[in-house]
Amino acid sequence: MSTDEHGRIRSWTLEPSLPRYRPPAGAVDAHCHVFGPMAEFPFSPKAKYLPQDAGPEALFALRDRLGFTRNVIVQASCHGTDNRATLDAIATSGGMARGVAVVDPAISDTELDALHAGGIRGVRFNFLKRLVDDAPKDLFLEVAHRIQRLGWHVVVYFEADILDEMRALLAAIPTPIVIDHMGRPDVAQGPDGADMRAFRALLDSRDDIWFKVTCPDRLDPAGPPYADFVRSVRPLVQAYPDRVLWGTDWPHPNMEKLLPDDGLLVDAIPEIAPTDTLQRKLLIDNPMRLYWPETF
Ligand SMILES: O=C(O)/C=C(\CC(=O)C(=O)O)C(=O)O
Repeated sequence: MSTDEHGRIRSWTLEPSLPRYRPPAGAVDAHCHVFGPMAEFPFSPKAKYLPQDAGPEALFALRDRLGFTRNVIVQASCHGTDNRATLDAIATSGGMARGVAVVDPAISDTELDALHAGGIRGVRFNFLKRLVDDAPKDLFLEVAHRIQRLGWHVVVYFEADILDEMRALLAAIPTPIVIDHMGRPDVAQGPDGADMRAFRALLDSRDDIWFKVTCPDRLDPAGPPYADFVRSVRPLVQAYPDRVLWGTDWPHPNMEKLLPDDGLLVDAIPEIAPTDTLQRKLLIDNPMRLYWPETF
């Protein structure tokens, strides 16, 4: 546990190991965040955690250390609907980062256009009660309709126990959908367990639902080498190779008790995507199609 004298938590390791696995040139870390810096970009009064600063400089240093080229920066709940920290990080990336915003449903079209100009390509709907006070499905659906004209997608974060409740909304969203951390299945159940079967049924319900094979650290309490995560997730990568994304989840919000080693997270990639072709899809082709479509 690392908490400073102001009660601000650090959830990332300062010295991640150098991964043994080297990603292919051009690889994208498609799920990461920035925190602050707080003096410039204060946290939301509704934030459920108060992290130490984890700004773009540290994020891009990690990117280089791990052998990645690009980042997709997802607005974290501690910044609420104020996307300035995310936009600032994208602006300092030299074109090597894009982002996913969290917006107030009352946002104007002009503000949405400004987010697009700043590199945002999606909105995130967060359904975790420990992170947000409310998640109004009807208003979210309106937002989903309004972002369609921009070519964006919707990123959805929920846990496996509410997947059934989510089905109607997910079926109604008119844009592509990306599910964070596979909807947090219990990977100890294995690849044929109830959670994975339910998630596959969701993926089979639409061919434009993408998913992130992220957060072995959150989903597999046994820790590295994340054996349950690997045996449960590898068949999913093999079955849906064209709509799967990978990311570090740095700076690992709320993981202050068990700081993940980012080098070991990278080393799990060839375990879940065992061939060069799968790794190329996971780390380059898929995220580029979603976040840098103009390069195709
Ligand atoms: O990094 C994540 O995706 C997971 C988070 C934090 C989060 O999503 C947020 O703050 O918005 C979590 O489970 O605490």
